[in-house]
Amino acid sequence: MDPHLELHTPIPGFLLADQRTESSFEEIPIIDFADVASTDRLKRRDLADKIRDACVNVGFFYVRNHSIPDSTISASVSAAGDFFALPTDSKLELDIHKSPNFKGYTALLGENTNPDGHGDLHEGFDLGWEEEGDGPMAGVNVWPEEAVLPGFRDRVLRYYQAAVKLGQSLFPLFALALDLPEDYFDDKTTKPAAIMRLLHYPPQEPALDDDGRVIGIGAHTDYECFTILWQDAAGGLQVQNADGKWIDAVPIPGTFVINLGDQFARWTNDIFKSTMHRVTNRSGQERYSMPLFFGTDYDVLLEPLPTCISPGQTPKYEIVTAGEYVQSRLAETYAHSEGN
Ligand SMILES: O=C(O)CCC(=O)C(=O)O
Ligand SMILES: [Fe+2]
Repeated sequence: MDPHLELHTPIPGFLLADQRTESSFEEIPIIDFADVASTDRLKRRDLADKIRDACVNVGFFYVRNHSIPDSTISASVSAAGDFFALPTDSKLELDIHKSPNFKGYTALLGENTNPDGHGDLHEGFDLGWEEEGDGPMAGVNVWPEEAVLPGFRDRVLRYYQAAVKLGQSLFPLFALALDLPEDYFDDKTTKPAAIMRLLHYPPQEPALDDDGRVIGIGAHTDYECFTILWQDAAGGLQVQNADGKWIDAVPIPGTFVINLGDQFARWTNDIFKSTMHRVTNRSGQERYSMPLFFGTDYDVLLEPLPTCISPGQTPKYEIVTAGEYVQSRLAETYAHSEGN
């Protein structure tokens, strides 16, 4: 067998950690996904190596040649535009605070992602997998009346389903990148938590200062395993490198931005980076984005993966389930505005 294809020995925590360079990134890598479904294992291995490099050193990468048609994306973006153009009262009928499971509308300044901030200058609409159940985050979505926004639900759900499929195709690559069997995450992602947001950032004019008190979305890390983000051409997303410098994640047409979240950082004992990021919309135009936060099944324990910890090494984080972790982070995020 080609040694390149072999899995590493069972204690490769050191090996994975060795992949890290001490240099701080200045650029976000672009990875071509043309080979994502290739039957040639060498090609997938090559793709996984690039992903590993991005995950260990940056925590962010762009995906080019993904499989989601432009028409599916633009239909969802225009649905988002239609929704945010509704009168505030109609949007507030779907207020996220009325929802037991964090679904629906968040008004401008209704969130404060960075506790040091003074509210986020974006409004949002949250949805998730439409399935009945009794898990901690189960429940149906809330939607505007079909007569008010014809086709909204269909357009948004079509994009959501396509993005979930892209997310599912990533887990085998993350497994390879972590020196685990490709199917390692299969039984941990049978009902993956996948929360999507439509986001609208009005332009900040005049440009607010750089102290980050009121910006589009305050500096934060994401909660889940990874995020698949579509952003429009307005720009304004920035990613913090290890020296504390903010690097622009400039919009690149035809790509998605993928970034790792805290579940993966916990699961890999910080070998995969959950990188701080923020948005300030100084473009003078409306900005729209659609992040989809991809987690594992809610009952999965976030204990260090076998290749990410050496015998005797203490995990950096308290071990909780993925569901408990995400729910506590969501509760913190919305607590400040509850009852408003
Ligand atoms: O709008 C963006 O580009 C990023 C949004 C984001 O970071 C988030 O919702 O967690
Ligand atoms: Fe984020």
